[in-house]
Amino acid sequence: MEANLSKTKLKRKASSQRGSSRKRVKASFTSAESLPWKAVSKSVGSGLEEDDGILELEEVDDVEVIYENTDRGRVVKFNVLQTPDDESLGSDEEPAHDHHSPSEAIEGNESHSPPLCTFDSAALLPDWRHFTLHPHILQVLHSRKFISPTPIQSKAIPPALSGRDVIGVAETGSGKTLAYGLPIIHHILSRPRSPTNQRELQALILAPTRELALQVSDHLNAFAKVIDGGVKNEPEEADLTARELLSDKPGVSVRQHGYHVPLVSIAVLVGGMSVQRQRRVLNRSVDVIVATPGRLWDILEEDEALVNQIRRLRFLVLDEADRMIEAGHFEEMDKILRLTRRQSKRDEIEPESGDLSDAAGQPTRDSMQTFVFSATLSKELQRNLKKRSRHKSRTKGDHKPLSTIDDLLLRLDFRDPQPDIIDISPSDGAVSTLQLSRLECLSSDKDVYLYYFLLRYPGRSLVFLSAIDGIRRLLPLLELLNLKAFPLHSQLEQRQRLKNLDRFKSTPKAVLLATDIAARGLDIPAVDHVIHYQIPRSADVFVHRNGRTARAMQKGFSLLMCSPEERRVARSLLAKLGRREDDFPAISVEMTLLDDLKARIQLARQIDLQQHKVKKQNHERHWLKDTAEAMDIELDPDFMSASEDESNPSRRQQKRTETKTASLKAELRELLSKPLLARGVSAKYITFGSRPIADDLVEGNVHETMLGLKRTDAGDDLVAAKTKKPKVKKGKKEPEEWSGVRS
Ligand SMILES: Nc1ncnc2c1ncn2[C@@H]1O[C@H](COP(=O)(O)OP(=O)(O)OP(=O)(O)O)[C@@H](O)[C@H]1O
Repeated sequence: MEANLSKTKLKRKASSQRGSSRKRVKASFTSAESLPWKAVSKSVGSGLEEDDGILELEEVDDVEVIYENTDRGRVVKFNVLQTPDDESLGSDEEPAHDHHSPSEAIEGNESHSPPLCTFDSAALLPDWRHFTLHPHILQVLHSRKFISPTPIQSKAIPPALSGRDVIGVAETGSGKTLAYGLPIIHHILSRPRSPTNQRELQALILAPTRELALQVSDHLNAFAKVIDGGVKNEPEEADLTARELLSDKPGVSVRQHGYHVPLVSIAVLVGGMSVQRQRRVLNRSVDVIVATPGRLWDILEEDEALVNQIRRLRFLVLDEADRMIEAGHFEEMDKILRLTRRQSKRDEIEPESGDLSDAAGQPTRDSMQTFVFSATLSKELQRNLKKRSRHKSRTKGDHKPLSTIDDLLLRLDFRDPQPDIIDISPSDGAVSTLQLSRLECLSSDKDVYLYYFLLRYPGRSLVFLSAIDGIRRLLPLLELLNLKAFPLHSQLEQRQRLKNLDRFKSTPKAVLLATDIAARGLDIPAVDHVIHYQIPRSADVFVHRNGRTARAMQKGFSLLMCSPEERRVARSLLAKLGRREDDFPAISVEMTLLDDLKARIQLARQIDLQQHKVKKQNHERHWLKDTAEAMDIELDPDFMSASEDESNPSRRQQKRTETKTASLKAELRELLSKPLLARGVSAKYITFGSRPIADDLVEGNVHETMLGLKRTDAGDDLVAAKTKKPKVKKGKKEPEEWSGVRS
């Protein structure tokens, strides 16, 4: 504690030295302990008067902290500088040192240095020490307990730091964001800062969906802010996080608590947020833009200055590159990528209009690094990308309209003749900590089986459906059945989408009903189960959907629900993944419970139908009234009172519907309050307290919603798959494979 406090003090004093770079070095030390510390009295009112574990407080002034790269790795040195008193003794000599860290020395100028710290990376983060990352990054890694780099980070960071282009393919949840993000942050922290303090755009990160873009910026923002000490300033708009940008009064709460000017300023440009606000953020200048192509192009069309900045980018990143096409961003992507290409006589793709040089006649930067990352990028495409970067001669096909991700990526202008391709993705796309499984049932029974699964294995479950209609149908059913369910699809407003994601993230036993908008990149902590309510339309989508669970070496479970009609598609999916049916063991189901569950589902459906009717009737009445008001027409008072009149047939009908709904709800409540009893369990045991239920209840062994069944993980209830189907003689009908739930 003592040392910590002392070092914080040292840090503050050291950073305050930045303005006095003309002081001379009086003495150098290799350990903070050897510095001339002075005891400080604990001032009254500081809250430190009582001896609550703090023995002594010390401080040291006029110390400069220097990092040096040596054979032994990065070492820290402490220079004690001349004090004003010393200086009064007279000396006009040049200082012995600048205030440059080794990384600054590389750039040869003053950098955006964060507050200097005594962070000992060799001791605290031995696995990161070979990366020569900026000390501030190491400090954040340590504070986040990212003790070791993930395999993709180990492989991608060194070439990225050394200026290479990188194509990184690694399984979902393996830390790809920081694999490309840390080299970018390192570069920005280490580069010279403009004398006017104006930031110059360094990196553009393109992501296919709004949620992913917001998440990437959140991830990187953790490394962009001063984490300890430092001067507090008014908030910079460019540093507001995505969520603050969305709030009604952005920044207000932040201002109240004081704020740090960010070391790296990151702006998010995505649809569904105010364009004006995003433009204002850009006007204040930023280091990094994270954007979806659609919104970025909208802004670029009216912002020549930004166009010029994009032409001089230092880093271009395509995250989840292969998804851009699916997300319908093809055209915008192509236009944006054109801006990042070099202008040269040999350049095979002409700009759509005009000259590629900017207003100042500055050419496109040749030093741009390109990073392309995804969990799924075919081997063939990787080979082609490499070939293409070597042979940039004009080919006939280049002017054809783009149609596939391959076309698009092949038009990237890698500056590196040999981009480093790092593919450490498992060949079948499966993450080692992920348990795959399947459940075969009739389409009409999927709701019951899903409900069974959610009750039997409570946890955070992400259910993928292929259409929004399915979500709209299932959501009220699950809500009526008292499950915490949230929807996520493209027809929800952006604000609502983020709110639902946040709710799902913060509720341990919740269900997110999502379309494939949520399949890629979303990093939701601790998703226990991914359920494919319908077969995904491609092997890649399957891999990415599954990637929402089993992240960062955590366990995860994936259930593929398959109806007879989907079987053919399922087979081809397995073939594409190079998997066999045995890799997908069936999940065993306690059949005796299904009838009870079906009764609940049917009641919930009836209630939903009735509620829908009431809503529709109300809507019609209000519509007529609102339309009449809007058109300044007076409705016949008799008509109005008739619609409220209890004897009016339509009003009576509505009353009947409401009464029926109330009674169905009461019935459902009654059903939901009854315990579900597994086979061989008698209800009397529960009330009479005899074995096995009572004892088990006491021991907490009985599943909370299904008595007689112990709580298990879904992965414990798998049965090996049937590998061979019985042969069926010609002319004979194939035996029924799915009998479904009895109605
Ligand atoms: N070195 C590390 N040590 C521990 N956790 C890490 C490390 N690097 C990243 N993480 C965490 O791992 C999780 C997954 O990271 P990230 O979202 O970057 O994965 P991804 O490979 O981009 O996944 P996807 O392909 O699904 O987009 C995040 O919560 C991140 O904070």
